Amino acid sequence: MILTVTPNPAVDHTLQLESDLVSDTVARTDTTRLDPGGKGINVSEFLVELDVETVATGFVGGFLGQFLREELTMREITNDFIEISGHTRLNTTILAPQSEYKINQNGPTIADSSTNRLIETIKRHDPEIVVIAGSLPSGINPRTIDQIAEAGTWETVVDVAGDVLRDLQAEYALCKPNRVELGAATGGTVDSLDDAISAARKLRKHGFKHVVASLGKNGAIMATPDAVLHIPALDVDVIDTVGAGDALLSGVLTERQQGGSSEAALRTGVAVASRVISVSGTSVPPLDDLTTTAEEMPITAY
Ligand SMILES: O=P(O)(O)OC[C@@]1(O)O[C@H](CO)[C@@H](O)[C@@H]1O
Repeated sequence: MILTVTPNPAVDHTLQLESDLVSDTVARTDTTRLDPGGKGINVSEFLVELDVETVATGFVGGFLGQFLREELTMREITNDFIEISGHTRLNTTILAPQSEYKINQNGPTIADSSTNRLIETIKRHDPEIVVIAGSLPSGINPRTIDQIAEAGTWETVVDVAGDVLRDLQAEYALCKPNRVELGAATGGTVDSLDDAISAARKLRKHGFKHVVASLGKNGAIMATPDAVLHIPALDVDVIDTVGAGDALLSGVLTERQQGGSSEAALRTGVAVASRVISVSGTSVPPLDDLTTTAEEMPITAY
């Protein structure tokens, strides 16, 4: 079973506008949606659609926390959150014809006692893989992530900010930075595929057995103990990119869980991400009949 930890969950509010935002002018819309969000929670939602057993946990509080729990339960996503006294945040995405805006709140502060309860909750579910994903709210730091990784025999996968990746010290099965995070984690900028490949190799040496990096229009790479695999992005109509990285990770984990090769994992990841960017917000599209053949998705090994 794959357990996801979202230290800083969110309710995602997505608003679609018919014209671009103009300052000092009221924008109006009827097209809005509210979804449970936060990177680990999205991974659990995609895993359920991919028929993989998962439990979502993390810290929630207040009326948005209540909404998040109820909505996940309604969507049949098994969840076991730690209730905190602060409030779960509301993150906003504005989709205008020419632009995509994303505003994320910082979120509540987490007490040490809640962190201890989180570790107890993870142990109780006895997962094979623990995925820790998203920003760290105040009270949670890289040492907390290391503590979770070292608290059991599970494999730990992280999708956290570049500076957090840099400070982690435990052993990790996989990390999933994006292009910017890859640069921040390795102390440089990543402008080209070559930069991304050497940064991913560096990160492997830092204690991440596999590195899966989403590179936007340049597709994705996966650094393994044997090679760095690159796959170009699929040609799809993009509605918005929110959740694309979570989708990539879900596809990769699904294939790994089923014993697939690294090539198959990367192909499934890119196929799931391509589906997700063609729907609005963090809604979950059907994930059957994914395009994953070698002809349609060529891989180059470096
Ligand atoms: O502020 P964080 O934790 O870095 O990211 C949170 C978030 O932007 O990530 C998800 C998309 O990946 C959204 O569901 C959510 O709003």
